[in-house]
Amino acid sequence: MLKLGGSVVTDKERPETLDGPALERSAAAVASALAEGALEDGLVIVHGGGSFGHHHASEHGVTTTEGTDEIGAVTDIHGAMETLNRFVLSRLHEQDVPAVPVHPFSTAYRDEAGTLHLPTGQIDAMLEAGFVPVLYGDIVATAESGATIISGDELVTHLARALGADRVGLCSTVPGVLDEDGAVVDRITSFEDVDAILGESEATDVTGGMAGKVRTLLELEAPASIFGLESIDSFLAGDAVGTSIE
Ligand SMILES: Nc1ncnc2c1ncn2[C@@H]1O[C@H](COP(=O)(O)OP(=O)(O)OP(=O)(O)O)[C@@H](O)[C@H]1O
Ligand SMILES: C=C(C)CCOP(=O)(O)O
Repeated sequence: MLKLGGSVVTDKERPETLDGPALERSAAAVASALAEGALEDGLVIVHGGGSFGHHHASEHGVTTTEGTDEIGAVTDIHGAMETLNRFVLSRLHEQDVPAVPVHPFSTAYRDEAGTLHLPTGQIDAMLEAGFVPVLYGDIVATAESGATIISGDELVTHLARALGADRVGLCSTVPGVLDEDGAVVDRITSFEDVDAILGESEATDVTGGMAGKVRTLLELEAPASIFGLESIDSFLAGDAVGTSIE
């Protein structure tokens, strides 16, 4: 599983603005890894919302817990994420990566307890066919709340469990989780280890930023890491990179 953070693929400070060079760098790294046979068991990509999803979600006051039943909010948020997904797919196709879209708004929902339901049989079939499924943080119908945001990080955790992922990597704009001196923390085994150093995202973010990431990944059985774009080739090659969350 590879998550491309929204802060990587977009300029999170400017609404609906891609970070073209970072997106191309990410696509090239995936293409190289596929060509070198480093991903024989398959690859699932999830990308974040960046300045597409977070911008519109913030404008409409929608978060992972604050829902909406306004069709304008749903179409603005999902529409922006579909647009970003098309840009991500096109960059992957330019590198001959057989990427295919899986749209969370149409395939997932939350129940009354807020539990995410997302079938993965179609993803298994896509992987068997040699495709690279690409999902993304989105808005999903939510029992008794209209629709709420699903973060890419939550999707990664759900999919890693359902698909039995060997490894999970979250690529962001920082080289890992940083301590108070700005050094990369090698390993995190409990949230209390780093609670004090986890701040907010620098830009608009409605899904919990780095603290949300660490909390989500700690729930995983599979080995997970948070790393910067400069380490994406090493992660895809199977090397230890950035901060390991265990
Ligand atoms: N201790 C920390 N170490 C590293 N980054 C931190 C820390 N505390 C807060 N941050 C912030 O968290 C940000 C990364 O979280 P963010 O959610 O923005 O990433 P992302 O996954 O790329 O975005 P998105 O949620 O849109 O996919 C960093 O850019 C940094 O500003
Ligand atoms: C805000 C939206 C729609 C997506 C949030 O996903 P994330 O950027 O992975 O947290």
